[in-house]
Amino acid sequence: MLEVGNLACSRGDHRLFSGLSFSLHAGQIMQVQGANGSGKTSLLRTLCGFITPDEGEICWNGKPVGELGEDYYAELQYIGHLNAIKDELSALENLQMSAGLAGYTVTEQQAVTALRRMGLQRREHLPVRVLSQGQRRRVALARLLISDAHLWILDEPLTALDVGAVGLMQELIGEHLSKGGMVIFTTHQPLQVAGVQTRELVLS
Ligand SMILES: Nc1ncnc2c1ncn2[C@@H]1O[C@H](COP(=O)(O)OP(=O)(O)OP(=O)(O)O)[C@@H](O)[C@H]1O
Repeated sequence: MLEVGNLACSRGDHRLFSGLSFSLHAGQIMQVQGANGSGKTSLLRTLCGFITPDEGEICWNGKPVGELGEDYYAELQYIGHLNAIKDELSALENLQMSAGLAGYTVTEQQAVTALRRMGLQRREHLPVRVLSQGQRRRVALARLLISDAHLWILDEPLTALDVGAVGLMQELIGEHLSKGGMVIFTTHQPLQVAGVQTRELVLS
């Protein structure tokens, strides 16, 4: 379970939010909403440990994430609004590199299977610089399929995706939740997982 208590965050000299508290249980999904610049990305990055909050506490299964360190990072998979992929590497190499950086290994077969699930068959070995924007986003999102992380933190996951890929993402999120996973996401596009009530957190 993720528990956030009395969280406050500033960027520069501007306070983005304060007194933010919520919890997220297995099988739950939450959308962070708000206008451009309201702090959605900053909140997601704070939950990932990339930004130190001004105040408040983030706990994972009852323990402060600062104490858990790597044990917490192994539980989360972050997909930022940038793809964080290397242009000169192939889709397959990018996936293997992501796994390596996260501290686990993925076999070629597992990576190929993930890329194919994302609709990238026959694109596995091409340098990603030649892929379309939507295909590059699919490569980034394929990281979700090779990860054992319980908590998915997704910043604008649907950017550049076509209707089919949006449907696929909704399906993948539904599968993740049904296995006891959790998802926190932002999007300016509709994202509705069948049979699941999406909780809302609005930043103003
Ligand atoms: N490193 C930084 N230094 C100063 N200000 C920053 C920094 N990073 C972000 N900001 C500011 O913090 C505010 C919140 O940014 P953030 O990216 O979290 O917003 P957002 O809600 O995700 O916006 P959008 O919907 O446009 O993606 C913005 O005004 C932004 O300019």
